[in-house]
Amino acid sequence: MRPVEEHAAVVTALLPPAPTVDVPLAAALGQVLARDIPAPISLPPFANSAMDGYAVRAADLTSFPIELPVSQDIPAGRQDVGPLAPGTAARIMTGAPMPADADTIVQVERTDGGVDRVRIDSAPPAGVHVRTVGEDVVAGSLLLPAGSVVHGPQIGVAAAVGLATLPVRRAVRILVLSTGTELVAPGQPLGPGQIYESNSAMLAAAIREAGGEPVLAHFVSDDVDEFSDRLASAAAEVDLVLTSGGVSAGAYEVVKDALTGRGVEFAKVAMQPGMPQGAGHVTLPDGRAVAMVTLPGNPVSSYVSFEVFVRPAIRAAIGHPDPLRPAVRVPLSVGLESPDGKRQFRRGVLDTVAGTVAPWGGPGSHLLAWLAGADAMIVVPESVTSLAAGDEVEVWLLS
Ligand SMILES: Nc1nc2c(c(=O)[nH]1)N[C@H]1C(S)=C(S)[C@@H](COP(=O)(O)OP(=O)(O)OC[C@H]3O[C@@H](n4cnc5c(N)ncnc54)[C@H](O)[C@@H]3O)O[C@H]1N2
Ligand code: MOO
Repeated sequence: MRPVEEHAAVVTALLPPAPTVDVPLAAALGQVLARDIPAPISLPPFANSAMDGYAVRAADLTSFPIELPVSQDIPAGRQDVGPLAPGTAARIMTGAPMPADADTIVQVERTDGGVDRVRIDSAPPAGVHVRTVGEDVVAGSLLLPAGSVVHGPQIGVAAAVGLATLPVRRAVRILVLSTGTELVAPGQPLGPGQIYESNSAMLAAAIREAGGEPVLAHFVSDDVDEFSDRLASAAAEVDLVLTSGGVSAGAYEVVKDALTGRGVEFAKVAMQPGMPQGAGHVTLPDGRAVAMVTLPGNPVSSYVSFEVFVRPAIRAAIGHPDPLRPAVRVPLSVGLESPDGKRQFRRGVLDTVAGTVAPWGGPGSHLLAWLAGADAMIVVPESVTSLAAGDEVEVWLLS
């Protein structure tokens, strides 16, 4: 059987680094910055008041209380602010430009709030409520480094320096194509022997969460011609085709039957679930080669295979700083058994108070509801067949 790492390397090699695109700020959410972003302006761009109150010179506050004439009124956004005349105060609002020659902001609470004249009862030291130019960001300095993942604060600071777009790695586009004559779309009536198709919706969601862009082709029956036709028509403009089902050992293995000898290598990988896998480049009838990963159809096998092979490949292609799930080592709260010679990926639930993990449901690859209730993946090495409560295991954090 093929080792897990060997198949992972084959899948990762299918996705080259994604090209750089400039996208509007909102579309950059969750993407990875492709270049260093220097600051085009300083923040704050001009010295301004941090409080509603009065701008004065500290040197004019010779005793308290003191009354000064109000020589200017400066709301935020005022563009014609003149220097502060000696022996006067300027009424000023939060975010409004400091008048030249003023060095002190007296909050309105320390005054009588006068409009023409103001009585000042006390004052903070000079500079305390003044926001200086470049205190946050200096023009020309590194604002956001390449490789940063764009969340709300990164979008916020980009907007604050006036950027309307950001250069990010384009999301990897992945066509999701499920196979199975027994499949019915959710929302439709279910006949005898039929099941609802769940892999394409689940994989599309996982692709989006990983930073990719799913393209849904829904599903096709176990018919080689139908599968080949759908593949030829739907594979345009995608970076990868991801199929589920039709790759094991029986008859009617549509993916295996359609793609054997066309560039996809099918292998048994030493893992459970997720043993039957395939990956490679398929040449379409028009001569284009398209990268393909063929996942097994059992829903938990499909999802675990995605986690182990496809998610890291997507994140590596978009330059994500953390292609792998964060992992911890914690003791099991209950023991478990594992097949010899296969790396077992068991669904688990972490107890963050006790610092332990428990297997969640059995190892069966049809137990989708148990997967939905898990928040962790327990990784049991190939050589380990039995673990007891208290034994330490590697655990991937899924949420
Ligand atoms: N004789 C053998 N039989 C099987 C072997 C084997 O080595 N020898 N391997 C088993 C393992 S392990 C797996 S995993 C599965 C993989 O089978 P396929 O990839 O060919 O998948 P299917 O047969 O098409 O489906 C398996 C299972 O999953 C359900 N399914 C499929 N697609 C979907 C979907 N889109 N949404 C929901 N459920 C789906 C399908 O109905 C089957 O129950 O093979 C074992 N057999
Ligand atoms: O490998 Mo299969 O994935 O056991 O169910």
